[in-house]
Amino acid sequence: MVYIAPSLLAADFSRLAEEVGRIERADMLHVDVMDGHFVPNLSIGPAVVEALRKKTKLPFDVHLMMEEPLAYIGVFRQAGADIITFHIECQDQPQAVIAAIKASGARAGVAISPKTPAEAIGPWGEDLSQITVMTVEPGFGGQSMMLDMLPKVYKLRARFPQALVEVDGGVNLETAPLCKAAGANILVAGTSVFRAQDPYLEMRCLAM
Ligand SMILES: O=C(CO)[C@H](O)[C@H](O)COP(=O)(O)O
Repeated sequence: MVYIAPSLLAADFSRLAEEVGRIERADMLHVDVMDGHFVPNLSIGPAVVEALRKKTKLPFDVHLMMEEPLAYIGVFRQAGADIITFHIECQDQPQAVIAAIKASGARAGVAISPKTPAEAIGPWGEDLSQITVMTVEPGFGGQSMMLDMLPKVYKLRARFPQALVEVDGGVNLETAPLCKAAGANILVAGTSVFRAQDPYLEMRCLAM
């Protein structure tokens, strides 16, 4: 069983509610939050999450690409986040962030950028619901998947069987089977789903 998480980053921002309606049959909505520091881009804030929360029942998988995730956990949870993921690269105290996410009532995830080895996730990884393996350099949608990240997926799946392993970046009909073979449980797909003529068909084919 694999879950499909369309990434809002690839949606038409001038009509977000309608775009979310097109992917209503997905398993969750992936929301990329970028701070212009951790990544060289700015994207979506809590006001957008709150507005979309009123338009859909899809679980919100909020990916914080930011240097200060602790400061924003409460605000994104209140806006409607169900899963909150932070980046291991900007945290000396990942346990504290995980505890804060759990205390907020959300499920906790960690994301790991391409240059960071799987081993950066210590024994505290056992407290995670989700691990996001970045298969592109974070910051922009529409990039090609770095296939050499797939062994990381395999390794993390084996090491943390309680967590769902998510792949993020460059997922399409060609790369999805490879991700699934490596053990991925969640496929984040922005461009391939939102730019498809029929997003529902695209999601079904990605999941097959
Ligand atoms: O996290 C991201 C970029 O940092 C995006 O979620 C990711 O790139 C998905 O977009 P696409 O499917 O277009 O590659």
